[in-house]
Amino acid sequence: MQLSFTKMQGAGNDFVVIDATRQPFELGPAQLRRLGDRRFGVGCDQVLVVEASTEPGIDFRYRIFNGADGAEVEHCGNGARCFVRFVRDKGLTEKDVVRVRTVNAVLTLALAADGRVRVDMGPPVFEAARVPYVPPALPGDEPLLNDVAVLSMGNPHAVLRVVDVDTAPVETLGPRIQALPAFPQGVNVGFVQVLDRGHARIRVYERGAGETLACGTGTCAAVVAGIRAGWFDAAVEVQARGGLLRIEWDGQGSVFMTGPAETVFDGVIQL
Ligand SMILES: N[C@@H](CCC[C@H](N)C(=O)O)C(=O)O
Repeated sequence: MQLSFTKMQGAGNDFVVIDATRQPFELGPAQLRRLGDRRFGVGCDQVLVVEASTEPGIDFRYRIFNGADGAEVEHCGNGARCFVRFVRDKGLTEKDVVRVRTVNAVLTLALAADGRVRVDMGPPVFEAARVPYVPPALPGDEPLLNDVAVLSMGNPHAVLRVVDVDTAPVETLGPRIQALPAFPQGVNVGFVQVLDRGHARIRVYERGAGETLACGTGTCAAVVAGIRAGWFDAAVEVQARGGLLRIEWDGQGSVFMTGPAETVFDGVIQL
């Protein structure tokens, strides 16, 4: 089959975006992995699918698949920013603010005049069963989880504070934490370096993708964990390797994320 797509990126987290309002979406895991493959396909961290919605008050349905394993996941923050840029640029809506349904939430995405996008990422979830997370029976039973904050931003996250993200063992500790039985659906592992109460640096080893240049939900999770731990004020600028994200959280409701979203190119691939 011939598939039209758009390659996009948000802070260096890159996507293949498929308009399934104009062509049926019928790709299986092998085809999704091929799209994600940087040598044999297009190459991306995630595949994003834009579907029409008939639900009142919901403009589109937003589906996300990890590029390395083809698995469908619940949330992608950088992808959410690219989503609204895509539906505007392709003429699928004239709205500056769209509401989209993911597999487990409704998100509000707002395009700003400067081209950046502000996303209402929804509230964080700390209840272990809803992450899902099975904590060690006794503190210290699993040394890898000492000093790790666990929460959900719609998808599961583990957050560690490090002295310097450049020397943090992201490539070795990330996959080890990710594979722990404590995370029955896997986990995204964030390494955050606190610079001051309003600034941080981050690297994230993502579930189903490995280390990416930025992870929107991972950055939100790190800031939420840091606010709860007393490291940060309510608004934090976080430098990822691929770009800068601003995260705001008042300690109770939704987390808000602002950052860039850009189109790289349009293409067609034979699958
Ligand atoms: N890059 C994303 C997160 C994508 C999903 C994640 N790998 C998972 O499996 O939960 C972001 O910007 O949030």
